[in-house]
Amino acid sequence: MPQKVAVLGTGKIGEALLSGMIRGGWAPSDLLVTARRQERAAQLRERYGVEAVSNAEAAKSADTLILTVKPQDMGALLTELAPHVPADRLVISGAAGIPTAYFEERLAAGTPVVRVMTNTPALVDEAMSVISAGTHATAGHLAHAEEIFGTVGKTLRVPETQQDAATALSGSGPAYFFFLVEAMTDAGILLGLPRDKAHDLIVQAAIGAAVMLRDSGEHPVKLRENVTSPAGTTINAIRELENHGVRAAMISALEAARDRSRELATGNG
Ligand SMILES: NC(=O)C1=CN([C@@H]2O[C@H](COP(=O)(O)OP(=O)(O)OC[C@H]3O[C@@H](n4cnc5c(N)ncnc54)[C@H](O)[C@@H]3O)[C@@H](O)[C@H]2O)C=CC1
Ligand SMILES: O=C(O)[C@@H]1CCC=N1
Repeated sequence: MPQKVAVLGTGKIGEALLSGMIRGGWAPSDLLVTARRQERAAQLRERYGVEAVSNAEAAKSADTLILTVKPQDMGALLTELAPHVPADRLVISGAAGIPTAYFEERLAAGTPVVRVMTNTPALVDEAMSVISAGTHATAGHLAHAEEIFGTVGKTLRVPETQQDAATALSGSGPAYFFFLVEAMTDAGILLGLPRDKAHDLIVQAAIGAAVMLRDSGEHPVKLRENVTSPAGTTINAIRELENHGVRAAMISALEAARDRSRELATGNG
């Protein structure tokens, strides 16, 4: 019999995963969703042909529960779920910060828990989903999580001690690139380009650079040096980036994101 998978708290990440699983060949009849609002449940039913049920029903009838609520909502969800989750269910958390121990303490003894930090490129099947096992999760549970998250992009296993760092780099990572594109588009406006053209130029530069980073086999320093001609334009821009401490700012920014992930560990916000 096929495994039934339920997505609990189907917001942006939950829906991205749900749609990826269906694109990846999961039958909607093997999937369940839960949502806080009735209108949202109806929307998900209509869009994906999946059944929307209560959290308690999902816990009873699905083999795998994927919890995609905000970290601050996880405590309340677990209080609601705990009496209904048999210890043979696989519980996958998609929440930032919250350790597997948090779930293990609140669910039946021995419940396998897997922690996953994905990112929004799941919407275009280019996610990176970083996966760690809790105390009772087996190789089979990790493989099942990889099968699910593999429908929306790449997966990487790390020890749970690296999850807060992975959240800072990868979970939040797309936002930094969007922020850079926004800033570079503004620069284009300053230089007199129409916004739509500036946008297209920067987005294509980003795509080209991303494909080179992935496929060329070259170190990023070498790729940057190849663009940087003696007495040319690029080195003048690089000097300004260094003068403004952009490298140090990136390091501090990611450290702040890592620290926030650690703070979220309590689920109290
Ligand atoms: N947005 C992002 O880029 C990423 C988010 N995450 C994590 O994914 C999780 C979800 O984030 P988003 O999808 O952005 O948030 P979201 O707010 O879009 O989705 C969360 C959903 O959970 C629902 N919900 C809350 N409590 C519920 C309950 N008791 N029963 C049923 N539904 C309930 C909310 O109504 C909402 O629709 C968070 O824990 C976040 O840390 C992970 C990676 C990236
Ligand atoms: O900002 C956040 O807390 C979530 C987790 C990673 C990306 N977005």
